[in-house]
Amino acid sequence: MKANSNLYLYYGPMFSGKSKKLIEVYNSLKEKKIIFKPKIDTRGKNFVISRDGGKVEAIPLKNIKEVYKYLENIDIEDIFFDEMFMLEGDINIVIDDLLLKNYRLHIASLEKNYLGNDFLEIKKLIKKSPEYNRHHLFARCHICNMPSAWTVRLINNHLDNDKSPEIIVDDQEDQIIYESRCDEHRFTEKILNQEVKIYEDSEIFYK
Ligand SMILES: Nc1ncnc2c1ncn2[C@@H]1O[C@H](COP(=O)(O)OP(=O)(O)O)[C@@H](O)[C@H]1O
Ligand SMILES: Cc1cn([C@H]2C[C@H](O)[C@@H](COP(=O)(O)O)O2)c(=O)[nH]c1=O
Repeated sequence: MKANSNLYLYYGPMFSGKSKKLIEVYNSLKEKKIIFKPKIDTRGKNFVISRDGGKVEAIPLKNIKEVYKYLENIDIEDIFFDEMFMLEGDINIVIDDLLLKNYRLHIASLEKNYLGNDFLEIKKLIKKSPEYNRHHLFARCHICNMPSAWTVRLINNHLDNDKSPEIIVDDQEDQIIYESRCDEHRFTEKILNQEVKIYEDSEIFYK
């Protein structure tokens, strides 16, 4: 498979700065751009938001196929997608088609779920982007502050390893929270009364 240099990816665990990067690139372009987010992602309503405070208004989609109606009769060069893994439909078929039509695509997504399993459509996508367009981002482990590549889901402060629904949006339900974890702590239960760390930047990313 030949990599397509019009495909840019920002992927990694939660808190790693994927939305932050997407917003930065979106804001760096003046025109002919459009940005989408999944309708199911109720966090931030109709905005793509980053925990560093950045936000930009986006069009909500349920199924990736809906993208076509927003591209009719409008001169667009750059298409942005946040939280790609949450979109319904044949992600790779639509992305291949958009690339054939010569759009530049900028995609932010988790690559692994809360159990550490790959989102298969995203894994396929990553392989299609050339190495120099692939930004594998890392967060800081919520336990030890070291670079972290995993995300865990905690329900009532216990690790969720019960195969509960793959998608549960992080929209402030108190009993469900997500944390980023390093290799050493990915199976460690939540440490209660831990001193709260302030994370100012997630600029840890490797190609
Ligand atoms: N555990 C953490 N590791 C790294 N950054 C964090 C963490 N917790 C909060 N942050 C903050 O979140 C920002 C990235 O947030 P965001 O763009 O929403 O990431 P993502 O879209 O990958 O979840 C960082 O720049 C930093 O300010
Ligand atoms: C790991 C994991 C996460 N989610 C949800 C939780 C959040 O709403 C988003 C990820 O947001 P972010 O911009 O990367 O911080 O996805 C999920 O539904 N299932 C999972 O396994």
